[in-house]
Amino acid sequence: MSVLEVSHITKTFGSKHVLSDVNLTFEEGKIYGLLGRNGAGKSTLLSIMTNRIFAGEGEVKIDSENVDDNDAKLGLMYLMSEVNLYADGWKLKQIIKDSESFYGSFNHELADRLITEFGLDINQKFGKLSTGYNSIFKLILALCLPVKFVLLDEPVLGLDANHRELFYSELIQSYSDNPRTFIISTHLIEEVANIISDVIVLDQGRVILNQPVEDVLAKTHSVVGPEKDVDQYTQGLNVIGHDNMGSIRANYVYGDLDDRILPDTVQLSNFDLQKLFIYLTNQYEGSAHHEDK
Ligand SMILES: Nc1ncnc2c1ncn2[C@@H]1O[C@H](COP(=O)(O)OP(=O)(O)OP(=O)(O)O)[C@@H](O)[C@H]1O
Repeated sequence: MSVLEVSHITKTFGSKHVLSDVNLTFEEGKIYGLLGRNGAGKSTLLSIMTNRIFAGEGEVKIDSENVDDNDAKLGLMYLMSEVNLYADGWKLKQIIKDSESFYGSFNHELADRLITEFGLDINQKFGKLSTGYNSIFKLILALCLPVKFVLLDEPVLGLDANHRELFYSELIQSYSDNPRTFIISTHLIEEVANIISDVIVLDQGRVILNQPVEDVLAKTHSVVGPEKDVDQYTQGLNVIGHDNMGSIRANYVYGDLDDRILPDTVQLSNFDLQKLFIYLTNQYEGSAHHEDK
């Protein structure tokens, strides 16, 4: 079992602190959702992990070996992102051939099926692809290369709803045929909520959440009822947000509930990952970023 470890990664661009002491461990056979608001540092982190840019401090290791300039280890990862690694004039077939020779093999059977399902014209040149098909082509590479760690940075960028659904179902199929590690950075939380096993939230360059989705959801509690009863019940709990609907109040709690008694007037249920994300990352809205403090 391979393990990808990110230790004490710090990155600044000029005087701007983009990543601050990021520590993460990615285990083989899991699907991680990497979430964060615009500018949180997700793409920077994925680029550092794959040696496309360098960290100011810290290191990235696979199975205890540093990946810097280490082709054997870098060949275990593929990062699909908005950044195009291929020249506009290159033919898609040639890119597949070159990628196959760098990574050692390529699942042509799966690629042929995906090319047909997505309706990709494989005889095109890379630069002629539409935004959606540019993503689709890179996703096909990501799914068909023999890597242990598949890093997807906004994988469905430009894909229509039909193609997004097709991609998610192919991702699950590919994962079940060949379990490996996926790290998916996306803003479409609801679309990946049922796919990911673990959730990581980056906020202003810091990891503020890193847990199995199941454990996270079990700690979400929506407490709904008359305002006074709800406020009384949630007193001392970690209330991260609220809604008012007339005289009815909903307090959103993240954390364990103790054995306090629930009044008959108050209802308890869980809430979803997207809501949790919004409340956890809203807290600094309008306030200065860490680097400005
Ligand atoms: N090459 C660069 N030079 C200067 N600043 C940069 C550079 N790359 C990224 N940044 C800054 O680093 C911060 C984090 O950017 P990054 O692209 O990693 O965020 P992100 O979480 O992927 O955002 P989004 O969801 O909007 O794509 C942003 O403030 C961005 O402007």
